[in-house]
Amino acid sequence: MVAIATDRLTKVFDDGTIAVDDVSLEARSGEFLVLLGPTGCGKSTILRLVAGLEEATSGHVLLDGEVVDGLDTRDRRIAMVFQDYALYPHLTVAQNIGFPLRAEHETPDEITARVAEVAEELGIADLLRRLPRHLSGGQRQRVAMARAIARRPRAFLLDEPLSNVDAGLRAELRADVATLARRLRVTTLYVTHDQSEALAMADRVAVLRRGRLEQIGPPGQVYDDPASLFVAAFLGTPRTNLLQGAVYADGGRVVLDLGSQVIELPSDDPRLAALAARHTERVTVALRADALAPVAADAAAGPVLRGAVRAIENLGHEALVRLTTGMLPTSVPESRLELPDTGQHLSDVLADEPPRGHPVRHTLSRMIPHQRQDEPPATARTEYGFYPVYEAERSAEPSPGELVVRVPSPRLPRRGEPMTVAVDLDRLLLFDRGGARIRLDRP
Ligand SMILES: Nc1ncnc2c1ncn2[C@@H]1O[C@H](COP(=O)(O)OP(=O)(O)OP(=O)(O)O)[C@@H](O)[C@H]1O
Repeated sequence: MVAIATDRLTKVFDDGTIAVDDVSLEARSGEFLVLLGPTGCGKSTILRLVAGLEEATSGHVLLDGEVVDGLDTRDRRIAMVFQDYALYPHLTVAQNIGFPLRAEHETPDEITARVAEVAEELGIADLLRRLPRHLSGGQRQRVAMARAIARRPRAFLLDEPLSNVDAGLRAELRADVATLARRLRVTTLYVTHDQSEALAMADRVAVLRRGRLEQIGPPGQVYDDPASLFVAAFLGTPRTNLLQGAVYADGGRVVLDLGSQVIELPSDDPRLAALAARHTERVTVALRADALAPVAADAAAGPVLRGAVRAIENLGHEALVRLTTGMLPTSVPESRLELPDTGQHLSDVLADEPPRGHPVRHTLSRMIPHQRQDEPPATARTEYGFYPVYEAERSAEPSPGELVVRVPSPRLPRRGEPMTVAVDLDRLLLFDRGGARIRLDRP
């Protein structure tokens, strides 16, 4: 299997849209790499560049370390599966799977044998005579995968292949797709805007925002150790609590001031000096729901936050409890996930004087962009780029400074009740005003 790499890959479309901006990443041989980001962040364009369906403005695509920029799509031997499967409706399953082989001029016997082999591998051998319209969504998905692997591709590119499947089946198919790719040990680039899907499937996740790579790492790492506020905000359900704060150091005491409440660091905390050096700095404090644990009002030894229960969402084994706290949500733009990411336009970069060393600025300063259009991106397929399932929640009144806490079901509080939560300081994340992570444990 091949390693797929991009080296400073950049794609600016003719209308000036910077779809991919200086992206260098690698999917190792046999790896399942998920490209994750909001709609319009450039995921599909990266796939199309890797497949050779689109020409890069600058930078390179490499297969096993070799630059393939000039290589024809067919000669790259990479299979792509798109979200609409694109099965031929008038052809049977067997004919659909065999179609790419016919184009390769294989003999009918060879085609029949390979179709049977692939169908067996995907558990669809009994469907070979059916037409696509007589298949379920999941079965169609498998046929599309079978067709993609029939040519023994060196790599798989999957573009939101599960987006047309209903939620229940999605979870099942997601496991199927990942298992299949791993069994075949095909290097796979898998595109999704669904963070839970990415975390569940990936060997590593590459998080993209506005055409740029924000972070790449194993799911546990991008979740627990986000490099930026955007990554912290984008990953995790329920959404990470993101609060406005400021650092205050007074004598030996260091506190994170959250407006109406404070988090004080213990006097023996190893991060004390590093945080004290940021006295009066404004920060975003990120606390995932699982970094907060309900405690008795007077029992906690460490720092606590207090609030009143505003809403309880019962999930069966546990509930998500929303507390009003009097604190303020962060105002840093990188934390806002509600709108589709409209991306960057070349005119924004070129108008940005004095030059700030933007990587595409130099490559592209000779191009004359058209005016930016204020229309939403043509590829935006959902009204919201993020968590479409949270629609109902978003339309509710915004509640400033709310904290979301997980509470085990047997101990559910009542609405309006006061609640105290202990803060796990090891899981508290800090970001600066630009949305970059503040790491207190490193110089
Ligand atoms: N042919 C094109 N001409 C101009 N702009 C384009 C073209 N194709 C894509 N774009 C723009 O490039 C940006 C990246 O698009 P891309 O389809 O790669 O995003 P994406 O992350 O895959 O989004 P989605 O999740 O909605 O598929 C978007 O702003 C999109 O509008």
